[in-house]
Amino acid sequence: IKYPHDYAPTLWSENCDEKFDFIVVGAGSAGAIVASRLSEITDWKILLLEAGDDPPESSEIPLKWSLALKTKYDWQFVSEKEDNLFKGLLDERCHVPRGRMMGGSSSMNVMLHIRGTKIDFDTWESQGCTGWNFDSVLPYFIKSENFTDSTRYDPKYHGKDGPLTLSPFVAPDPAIETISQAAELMGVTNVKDLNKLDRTVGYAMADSTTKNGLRCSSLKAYLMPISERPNLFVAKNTKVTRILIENKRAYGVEFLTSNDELKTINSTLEVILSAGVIMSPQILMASGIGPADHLNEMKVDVVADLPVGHNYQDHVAFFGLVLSDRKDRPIEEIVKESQQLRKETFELIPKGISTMGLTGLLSFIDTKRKCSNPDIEIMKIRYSYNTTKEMKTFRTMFGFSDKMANVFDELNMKSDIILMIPILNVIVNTGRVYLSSADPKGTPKILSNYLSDDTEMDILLDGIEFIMEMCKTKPMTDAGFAFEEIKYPNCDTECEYGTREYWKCAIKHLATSIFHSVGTNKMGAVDDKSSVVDPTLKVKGFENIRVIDSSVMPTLVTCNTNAATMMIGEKGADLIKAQYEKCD
Ligand SMILES: Cc1cc2nc3c(=O)[nH]c(=O)nc-3n(C[C@H](O)[C@H](O)[C@H](O)COP(=O)(O)OP(=O)(O)OC[C@H]3O[C@@H](n4cnc5c(N)ncnc54)[C@H](O)[C@@H]3O)c2cc1C
Repeated sequence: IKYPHDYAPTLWSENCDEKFDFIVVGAGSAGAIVASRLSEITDWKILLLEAGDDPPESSEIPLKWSLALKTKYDWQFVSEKEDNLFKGLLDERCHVPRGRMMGGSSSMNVMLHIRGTKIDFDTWESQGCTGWNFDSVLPYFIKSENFTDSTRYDPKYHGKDGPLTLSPFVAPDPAIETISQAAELMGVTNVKDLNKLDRTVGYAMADSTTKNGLRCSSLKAYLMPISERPNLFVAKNTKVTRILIENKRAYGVEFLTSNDELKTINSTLEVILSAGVIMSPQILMASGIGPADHLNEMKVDVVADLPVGHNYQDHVAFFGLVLSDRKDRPIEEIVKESQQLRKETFELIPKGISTMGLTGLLSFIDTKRKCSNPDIEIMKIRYSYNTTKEMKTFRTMFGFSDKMANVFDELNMKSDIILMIPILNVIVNTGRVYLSSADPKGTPKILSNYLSDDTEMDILLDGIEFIMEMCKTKPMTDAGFAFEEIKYPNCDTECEYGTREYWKCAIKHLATSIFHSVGTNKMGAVDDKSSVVDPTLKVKGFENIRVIDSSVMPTLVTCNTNAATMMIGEKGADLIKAQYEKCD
C-alpha cells in the first residue's frame, strides 16, 4: 500500500508562501473525490487538508471494520444527554463515530453501498434542490462505479469505468437462507440488486465498496491511483480551524499543526469544506457563518446569519432484538460449529471474496404496505460464540454501557447471537450541532432529538413488531433461533413483555445512531430560509465557499449514506468545473 505523499512538513514550514487555487478541507468520502476530480484540471493547484493520518492496516479487512472505533482514527463525538433516550449507553450519550483519517468515514465504515431510491432524490428536487432529482444524480453514481458482478451488470444503472470498485458481499452463513425464507413469508421479495432503478422495498445481499475482498475507500479509489499527480498536494494531521474571509470572500484557511501551532495558507479561487456532518458546520460557525443568535451567545463575530448546524438527521436503530442460535445444544457442538463458520467466513478474504458475514443481508420494508419508500431497513449481525466480551464489541461498536454490554456478552457465552436491527427511515423532528465555545479548536455539541415525534416512534415500533412476527415464522423456529428477553430497568415491571409500551420502554435504553448523520448544512433554494447552501453547493451569500459532503443532504436518504455522499462529491466537483468552463 502506498499512501499519498504528505505535504504537511512543507506546508507547516516557516517559509511556505505557496498559494493554491482550491483548498479542500477533509479527505473523507466526498473530499477525496472532490480533490481528485478537481486535480484533473492540470492548470489548477489543489491543496487537500486532512486532520487525520493514513488509516490503520486493519481497516483493509472488512470483518475488522470496528477496530478503528474509539481509537485515534475516530473523532469519537458523543451527543448530549436526552431525557427519554440512551439509558443503556455509556454516560447515557449516543456515540457518533466519524473517521479521522485519509478516506474519512469511508475508511472505517461497514462498506454497504446503497444509493437511495428515486423518491429520495426526487424529494430533494421538490424541496428546491434544482438539478438533484434522481435522473440528474444517476449519471454520477454510474460514473463513480466499477461494478464487478457481471451477472447483474446493466449499463442503464451500473458503471464499469469508475474508480470505486463495487463487489457483492458473500457469506457462508446458513442464517442468510433462513432469514430470506422468513422474509419471503412476510411478503418481502429478493430484489437481487439494491441499487436497481426501481428498487424501493425488498431484500438482497448488498454490494460493497470492496476490491478483491479488501476495503475500497475514497482514499484507495480516488487518491492512491493519482498519488503522483503534480498539482495535488495532500497535507495530513492538519486540522482546519477557520476559513479566512474578507468582504464575503474566502482567501484561505487557518489550521492547526500536530504541534498545536496555528498557521494560515491562502487560496485564490475557492475554499471547499468536506469535513463531514459535524466538523463542516463547526468550521463554518467558528468562521462567523451560522445562526446569529447562537454566534452572539458564543461571542463569535457574525459574518452571515445562516441556519448552520440545524437539520441534523440520522437513522436511529433499536439494538434490543437478540436471537440465540440453538443454545440448548451441547457446548462442544456450539463451539465447533461457531468456530467452523467463523473460519469459513475469514477464509473468503485471501480468495479475494468480499464478506461481512450476515451483515451483508439487508431488507428494506414498508410497514404501512403503501408501496412507497421503505420506512424501515433491517440489518442483521451474527456474533460468534464467546467473542464479544473479549473484543468489547458492544461497548466499541454501539457505545453500550458496561452494564448493558455485560447482558449481551453473557448471552454470547451461551451460543452465537444474531442481532436483528430495525432502522428507522422516517424523520420528522431534526436535531442540531452547536458550537461549545468560541474556541475554533473546540468540539461541537450534538443534540440528536431522536424519536421526539410520535410518528417516528410508531414506525420504529412497527418495525420491531415486523421483526418479531418474522422470527415466529417456520423457517426461523425450525432453525432454532429464539428471542432472548433483555431486562431493562423498570420495563418488565411496568409493562407486559412484547407490548408496544414495553418496546417503547426498551427503546429508551437501546435506541441509538447507526452512523448515518447528515443535513447540518442543508441544501435548498436561495430564498429558502432553512437552507445553508444553494444547489451549486455554495454557502449562500458567498461566491467562493462551498460545502461538499454529507452535511448538505436536505433530507436523509432511506438507506446507508456513503453512496449518496460520494455522488455529492462527484457532482459537486462537476459543478465547480462547469462554473469555470472546465468540463470534459
Ligand atoms: C462506523 C461507521 C459505519 C458506517 N457504515 C456505513 C455503511 O456501511 N454504508 C454507508 O453507506 N454508510 C456508512 N456510514 C456512513 C458513511 O460512511 C458517511 O455518511 C460518509 O462517509 C460521510 O462522508 P463525508 O464526506 O460527509 O464525511 P467523512 O467521510 O467523515 O469525511 C470528513 C473528513 O474530514 C476530516 N476533517 C474533519 N474536520 C476536519 C478539520 N477541521 N480539518 C481537516 N480535516 C477535517 C475528517 O477527518 C474526515 O477525514 C458509516 C459511518 C460510520 C462512522
